[in-house]
Amino acid sequence: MSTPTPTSDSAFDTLDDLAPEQRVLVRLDLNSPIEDGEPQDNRRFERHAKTVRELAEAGHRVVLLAHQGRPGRDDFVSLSGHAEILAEHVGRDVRFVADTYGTEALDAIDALGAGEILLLENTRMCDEELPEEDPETKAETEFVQTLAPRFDAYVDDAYSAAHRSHASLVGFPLVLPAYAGRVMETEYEANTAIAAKEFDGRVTMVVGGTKATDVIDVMNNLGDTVDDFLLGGIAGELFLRAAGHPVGFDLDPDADLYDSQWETNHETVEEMLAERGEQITLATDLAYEDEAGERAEIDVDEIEEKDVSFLDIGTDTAEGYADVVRDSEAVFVKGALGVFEDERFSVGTVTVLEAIAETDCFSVVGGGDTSRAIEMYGMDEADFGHVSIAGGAYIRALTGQPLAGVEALKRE
Ligand SMILES: Nc1ncnc2c1ncn2[C@@H]1O[C@H](COP(=O)(O)OP(=O)(O)O)[C@@H](O)[C@H]1O
Ligand SMILES: O=C(OP(=O)(O)O)[C@H](O)COP(=O)(O)O
Repeated sequence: MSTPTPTSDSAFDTLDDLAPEQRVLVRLDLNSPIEDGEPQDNRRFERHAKTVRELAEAGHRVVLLAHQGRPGRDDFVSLSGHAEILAEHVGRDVRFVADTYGTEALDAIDALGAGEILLLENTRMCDEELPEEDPETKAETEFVQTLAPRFDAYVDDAYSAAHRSHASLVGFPLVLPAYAGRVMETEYEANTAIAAKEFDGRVTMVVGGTKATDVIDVMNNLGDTVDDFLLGGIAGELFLRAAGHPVGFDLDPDADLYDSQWETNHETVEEMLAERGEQITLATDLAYEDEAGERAEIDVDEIEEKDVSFLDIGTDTAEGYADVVRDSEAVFVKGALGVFEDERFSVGTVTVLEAIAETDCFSVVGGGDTSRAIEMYGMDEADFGHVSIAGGAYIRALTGQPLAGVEALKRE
């Protein structure tokens, strides 16, 4: 395992460039799963806590902005619970005010002492936050114009929300000196490494999960960089279907996992297999649940009827993929190889992740769901180069699209 580290010629000004004793406005991404109205602890808290602690320990006045959910959805809640979880990770008090830029918020900001931390209310409760608009328009909003004069500096740590051109992400860098937080730096370096770094040895990309269009876009963008794409999940089955196997169909008429994705993507998938099939490795065996409720496996060549749902790659395929990983200089993961949440169907995902963990390679594991498998199956995050906390932003990075929040932050 080799760890991607921020380079000294960073694209951004960083916390190393920040003057002492500043009043800093810091954008985090604490967007979390919500259960019974309460945020659930996850990697985002732990990661951002390091940036927040560093700023507080240096004696800055630290005011935090973050969002949760989307208006109209059940996960659109106040950030009061987030402040408590964050405080545990930072090891310091995190005050909370249920206001973002009204009088209560401004009074709380003004009352803050050196080294103290305050979290403001969910930015998406402000009307001006959400519509996707250009940075100049966002910089002129009352939200940005009211808060900015209270601060000396803006720190953006929210890489995983940087694909959104929202006021708290793209407005402040135009009106305040702007710096990348530690999470922003590390995520940016790791997630652009596949395009930016030169690798002498084999570069492998493990792709799976449920979203075939994302997988196809990633494979098309990285076709000249990656030597081997190892496929699994729903996306892998659609490739097997294009190769003529009777898999990758919705068997339950109410399910919508395969057929609509097939309609949208099958011509592209067929072309990819015809034009660069040698780069693409498909499963040679698959796993399903038998009548006794046990995991059963079958060779892909022996599947004659479309009468079972496959939930994982088979053990032989998993071991073959692990061998490729062990022979790689760099491995990137996007999407799970099976329904790993059910232990019976975790073999593919876990075998490949364990191979990455034990191999001395540059590795990035991304996607909110896939990276959850690391703690679920007792693997040590430190054995991976980088475990991304970004979902949509990671995909955009892998498909070569710029991120509005990152562009706004880059040095002129
Ligand atoms: N054969 C399969 N059938 C149904 N779901 C699958 C299958 N293989 C993988 N998955 C599911 O894919 C999910 C991960 O997919 P995705 O959202 O694309 O990735 P990520 O969240 O890592 O970006 C996992 O929760 C897993 O259960
Ligand atoms: O969690 C997030 O994105 P992700 O689910 O793609 O990782 C970000 O906080 C962005 O949230 P949004 O997709 O509601 O704009």
